[in-house]
Amino acid sequence: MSGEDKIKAEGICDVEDTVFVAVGKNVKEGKSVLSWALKSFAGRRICVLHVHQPNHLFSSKDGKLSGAKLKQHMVKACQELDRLRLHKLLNQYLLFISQAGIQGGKVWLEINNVEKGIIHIIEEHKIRWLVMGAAAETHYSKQLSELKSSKAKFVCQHAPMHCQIWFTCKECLIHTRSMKNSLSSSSESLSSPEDNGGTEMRNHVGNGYEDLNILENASIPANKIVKVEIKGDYSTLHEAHLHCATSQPLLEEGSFHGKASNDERSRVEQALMDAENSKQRALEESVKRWRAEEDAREAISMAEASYRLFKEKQVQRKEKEEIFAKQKEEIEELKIQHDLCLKKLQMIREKKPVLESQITESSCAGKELEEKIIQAVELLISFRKQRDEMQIERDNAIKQVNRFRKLVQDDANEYCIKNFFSISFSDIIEATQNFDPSSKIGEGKFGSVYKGMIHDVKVAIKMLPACGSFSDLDFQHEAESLSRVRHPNLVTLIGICSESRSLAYEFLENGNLEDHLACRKKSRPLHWQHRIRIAVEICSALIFVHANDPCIVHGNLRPTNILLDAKFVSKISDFGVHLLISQTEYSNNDDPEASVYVDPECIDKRQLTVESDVYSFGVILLRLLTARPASGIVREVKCALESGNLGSVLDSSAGDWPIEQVELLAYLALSCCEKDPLNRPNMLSEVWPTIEPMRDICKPNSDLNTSSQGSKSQKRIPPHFVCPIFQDVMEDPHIAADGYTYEGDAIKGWLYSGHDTSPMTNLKLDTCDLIPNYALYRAIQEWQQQS
Ligand SMILES: Nc1ncnc2c1ncn2[C@@H]1O[C@H](COP(=O)(O)OP(=O)(O)OP(=O)(O)O)[C@@H](O)[C@H]1O
Repeated sequence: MSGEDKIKAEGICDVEDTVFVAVGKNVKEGKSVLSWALKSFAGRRICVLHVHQPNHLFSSKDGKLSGAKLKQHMVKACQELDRLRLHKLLNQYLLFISQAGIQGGKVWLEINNVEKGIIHIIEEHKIRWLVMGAAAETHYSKQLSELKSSKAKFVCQHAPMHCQIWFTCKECLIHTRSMKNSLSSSSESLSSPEDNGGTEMRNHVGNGYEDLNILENASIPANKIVKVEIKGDYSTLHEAHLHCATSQPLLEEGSFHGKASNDERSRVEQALMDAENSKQRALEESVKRWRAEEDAREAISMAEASYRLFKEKQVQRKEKEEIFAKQKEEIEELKIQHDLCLKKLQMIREKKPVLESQITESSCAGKELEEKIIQAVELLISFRKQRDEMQIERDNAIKQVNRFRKLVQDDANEYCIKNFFSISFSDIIEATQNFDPSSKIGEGKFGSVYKGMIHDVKVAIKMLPACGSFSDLDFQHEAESLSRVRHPNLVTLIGICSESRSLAYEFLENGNLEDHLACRKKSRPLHWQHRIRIAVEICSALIFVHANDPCIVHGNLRPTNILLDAKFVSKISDFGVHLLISQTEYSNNDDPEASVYVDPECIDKRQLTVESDVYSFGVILLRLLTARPASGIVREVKCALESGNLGSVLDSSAGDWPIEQVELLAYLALSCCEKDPLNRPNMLSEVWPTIEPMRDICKPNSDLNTSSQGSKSQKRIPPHFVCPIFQDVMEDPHIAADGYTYEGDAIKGWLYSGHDTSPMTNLKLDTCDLIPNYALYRAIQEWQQQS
């Protein structure tokens, strides 16, 4: 249905008879135009024409909306606002119309711009009469004589020719655009009283419009009721309708001519009254709506404010949530720390009673110790008297012993020099029971060895070859020189018989090393500690003879020449024997077993050197470690070391070897057995520093068959090594102000328990200071190492 049909169908007006008044948003200006139209076309149907431009303030393009829901909400709010604004605008006009009196109006809403919208409406509804403003508000003046508004100019130019338009300003007609063609036989231009077409208008009235009295001061019928209704889906805004219509069919045009009868008059009056009432209600309704609009606007602004507040709150909430999350993390951390602290506290609490009891025990022990110290000191003082007495007795006894010793020594020396060192052959015969085989203890390459007693001294008598190039005097002289070479690890030559070329040596109870390594003659295998100690002792003796002036090279060092005394202390025998026999005799003896120990270089060059003894020492060392036959021993040990399996060649009967030291000894032994003498180590500078520290691990212990422990315990402790309080050898000697040296702990305990007197003299100490006695400490250390 077209707009015109709609108008007609709704019975509002006939387009051809209706004067349309175009009003804008500016109510003041609109009222001015409307007022002119009402005045100029009083009695004619007036239709308010408002082309509405929806407000797009809140469109999504302005970027103020976000989120689908919010957008939807805001678009709705926008539309509602728009609707309310339009409503308000129209209400203002309707109020004005109702006050002024008007028959009806219709509004078309277009989303186009206003100018085009007006043209469009004129065209669509074939509007013939249109009144509109001629000036924008800025140009608004009574002197206006031409169209100022761009809107008016546009409409004036583009409006269809069948439409006559009056342009007004401040209720004055500024310009009239006459219709240029006649649409129908009845279409004539309608002139306002103010324009030139006024006559034409009157004529027009006379030609069928005589019921329209266009009077300057036309009174507004009081019984006109205006009803306002908004129809359609406003959101589309393409052609929504605001419908203003009379509550009843408009007053017939003839009602103003006074032709009606009395009944009719009364009906008209009644109708007018009804209309008046309706108008009143409409007014009230308008006021209500106005208030509602105000409320709605307020609500919208409140909604907007609320929305802004909501956004702010949202941001604040987010910030608070972040702060809260941080605080939560901090609390969690604090909680963990708190738990840890609690655990620690718990542990400390659990330990507390134990510590307390320990403290109590310690203090008790301290008190006990103090008491013991006091008792010891008291005891000491009482013993001191006894000691002093006994010391006097001891000194007297020592003096006597020394006197006797001197006497004995003098006798012995005299005897040795005169009688013993030079042994008679008869003594030799007697000692050996005339060389009885039962007295024979061994057979060397130079002769037999017998055991026997000469002047109650147990000796081993070695019989050298009787024939020789040496004279008796030379022999005696050489032997005397050898007898002066004394070392704890050399067998002492104590006498000779020049006549029989016999040498009398100190007798060693445990025979030779070879027998022990081979476990011959019921001998038991030696423990590894003994073996290492023997190696150290041999090394020591060799260094000693090599350092002798003149240097003595043994030249025949082998296990049969290493003898063991009753305490298994090893001693080298036969040193310097080659000096007592001729070179021919010495070199003639080719013992294949002995040759394994002989330096190959020495065999080649027939010359004895210090390095020859080094070589022999190397082979002996290998024998001590392995107890294997000397022949091929160097190769075997070398292979074992190379394959990392030294344990396979070690003598397991020696106990659990300390593998680290043994490996060191094996390498040392092999280096001693180097073919080139220059590659062999020096005994003093290389062998001794390696081997000597091992003496510590060879200290005798309970499982060893040795009497050395007994000897140590029996050894007299120097009295000044003993603490006067603890009565034991001091480990940390300190000198007190009384000049006495005490064990550090003992004297400290004495002083800390409140004493300020000397435990020895009982006199007051000048000071409680203690000075470490380093000299005594070193002396005690040395003494302990020797024992
Ligand atoms: N002072 C001694 N005390 C105890 N036994 C001894 C003593 N001297 C020698 N013997 C014993 O006599 C054995 C023979 O000694 P001797 O020195 O004559 O020959 P050897 O050492 O076996 O060989 P070599 O003739 O090459 O030295 C020794 O192996 C040892 O058992």
